[in-house]
Amino acid sequence: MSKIKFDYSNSLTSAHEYEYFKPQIMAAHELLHSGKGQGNDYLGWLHYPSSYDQAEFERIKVTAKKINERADVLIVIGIGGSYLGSKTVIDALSHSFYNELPKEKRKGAKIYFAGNHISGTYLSDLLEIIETQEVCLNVISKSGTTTEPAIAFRILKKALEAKYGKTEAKDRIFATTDAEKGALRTLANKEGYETFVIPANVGGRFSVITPVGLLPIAVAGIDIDALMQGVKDGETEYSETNIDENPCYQYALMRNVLYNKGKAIEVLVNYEPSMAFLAEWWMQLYGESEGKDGKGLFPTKMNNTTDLHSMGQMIQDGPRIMFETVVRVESVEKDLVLEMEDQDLDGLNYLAGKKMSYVNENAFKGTLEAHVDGRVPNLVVTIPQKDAYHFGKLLYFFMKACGISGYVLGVNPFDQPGVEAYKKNMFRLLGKK
Ligand SMILES: O=P(O)(O)OC[C@H]1O[C@H](O)[C@H](O)[C@@H](O)[C@@H]1O
Repeated sequence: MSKIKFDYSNSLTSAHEYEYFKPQIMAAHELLHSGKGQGNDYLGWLHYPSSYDQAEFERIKVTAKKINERADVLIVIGIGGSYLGSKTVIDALSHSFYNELPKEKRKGAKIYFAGNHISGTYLSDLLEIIETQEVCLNVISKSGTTTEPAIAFRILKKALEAKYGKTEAKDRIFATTDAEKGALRTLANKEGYETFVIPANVGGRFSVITPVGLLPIAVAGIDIDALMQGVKDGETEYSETNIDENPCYQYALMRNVLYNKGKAIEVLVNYEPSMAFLAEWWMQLYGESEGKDGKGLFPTKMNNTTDLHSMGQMIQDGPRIMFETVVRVESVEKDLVLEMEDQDLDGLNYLAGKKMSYVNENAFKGTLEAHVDGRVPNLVVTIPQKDAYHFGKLLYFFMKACGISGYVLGVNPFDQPGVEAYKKNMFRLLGKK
């Protein structure tokens, strides 16, 4: 199995800046691994890959099979960390039109997401879509009290009970929540739903490698054994204390070098539409972990080459406050060759015989060169191929780098007190007692 590579040769930084941050990375490593840093009650993710409940993991696979026998559609209800990770992996590793494929070509049930906003239109449309299909629900909430998934679950549960009756509906609902606490745990116990556990010491944004992510991912027919092997190898590889040998720590280091040079924005860039949602997961991971005490890089994204035709101008010539981190896939799984045409009206004959991946690769190279010429530092994370193993490793790469980077920044990377502010106001306006 090959490794994830990190290239900072276009970071527009000097060797002494890299060297300067090495002791700080090591101090962060000590804090994280000794469990003595801030937020240390949320470090369950760190050694989760080598310590997770094997029996529960096996039950996830059995349940995924059960869901696929019973249902055409699995609706995953959750917000933030309770859906971003599974959607990221399913988008990245499935057919681009997975839900549209006929049943025999799909690896599992169609996957729809709900409860990640408060739109009555979306939920009404979803109810219409599933009317004639067999459905299961996976309701996911660590706290069990989050408004968005709670509203969606209330409505979808009622629809399921109306369709199947209370007894059968119960066998179609799967709850992923805290082992003991919270409204969802109470409800699941009362109704007799099959449940999976989000460990109390794993925060939502680090929970993709727990049943939170694994059950929906397994239902979509993705090999969760391979995924967890990648995560586990990431746990080992990214504990390397020689920073020159640890791409994960190098990424954490370069983010801090660039932040300290005055960069305010990090743009996560991809060149494959299936990788677009990775940025959404990554934005929660870094945004909630680092945006504190008036500090932190603002995480945002570019889906290329699409966004080069909208935001490209801003990156090339706008304020020099950003840097880019490109996530590159070395070998693509499917490709097409451009053919020669008699009349070269679109002027593309010079590319005859060339693959689309070749064109895309050169778009990446040309963009990187242009942006670096425009004084936008570029970091490049390369995964050899887009499969469950390497994706698992990539998830752990970003999680570990986040913990390290947050400690170097001097914040508690594992809490999110600021998220409560809007909720308080919303509840006051809604008249919640
Ligand atoms: O899983 P839940 O408890 O429903 O939480 C879902 C999400 O909402 C919260 O407001 C937090 O900011 C997130 O970190 C969390 O992932």
